[in-house]
Amino acid sequence: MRVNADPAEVQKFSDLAHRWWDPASEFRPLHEINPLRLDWIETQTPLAGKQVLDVGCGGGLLSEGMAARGATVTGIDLSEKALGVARLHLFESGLKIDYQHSSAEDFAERHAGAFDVVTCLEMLEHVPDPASTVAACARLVKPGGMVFFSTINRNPKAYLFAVIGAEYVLKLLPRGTHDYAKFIRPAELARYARAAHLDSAELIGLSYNPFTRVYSLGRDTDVNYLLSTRREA
Ligand SMILES: C[S@@+](CC[C@H](N)C(=O)[O-])C[C@H]1O[C@@H](n2cnc3c(N)ncnc32)[C@H](O)[C@@H]1O
Repeated sequence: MRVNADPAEVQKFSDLAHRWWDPASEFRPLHEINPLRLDWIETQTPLAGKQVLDVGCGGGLLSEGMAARGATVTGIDLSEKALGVARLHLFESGLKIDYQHSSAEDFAERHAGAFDVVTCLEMLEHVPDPASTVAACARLVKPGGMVFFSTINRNPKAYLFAVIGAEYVLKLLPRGTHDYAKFIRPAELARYARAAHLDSAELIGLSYNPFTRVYSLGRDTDVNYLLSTRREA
């Protein structure tokens, strides 16, 4: 089967993987948004006791956060290095997470309908065919279960903030982290979801204030945003 992945994108994360858990590293934005997105997910569905799949889990920030809240978590990614870092970090945290090297599409072949909740955060803008990833996430979740996505909007403001601002001015991320052409408008993501039998539940923006250096959730979906969806029962 054709793998829906861009090897150069996966390599970018492998090259930085050893710094994943350093909150002052290139992964600082993920560290800072993690509590916000975890709290938001739990406004939609409690995590304790749930079988959760984290697609594009990287070094395991979100996976560990969900496991700490009582979920049984499986994390998949195509970066062996990131998975290695994620597995090593379990010795530090004492949490139990099943990390596996797989694309969402391959995993869906073997685990269709196996999860109460699927998360796919900050990953869709790194794959060649995001609609295929969305469809795989929909296959992986149980009927009535929730799938969470987050990505970056595609418009001039998003280019200014997410590429020029974050990579060149504030240097929050390494240059080349994001490719504007791969950004996804909320309406496009909702369309991919609908085609995969996922009903959109809540769309929420994630904004960074460069003066206070604080991230917050709110109505502004112009740059970063999250979408919760529910699989048709
Ligand atoms: C920005 S990181 C996000 C990590 C995590 N989801 C989070 O939000 O904390 C993107 C991750 O997606 C992974 N990735 C990229 N393309 C992938 C693919 N086709 N299948 C699985 N993982 C992929 C990368 O290796 C990287 O770990």
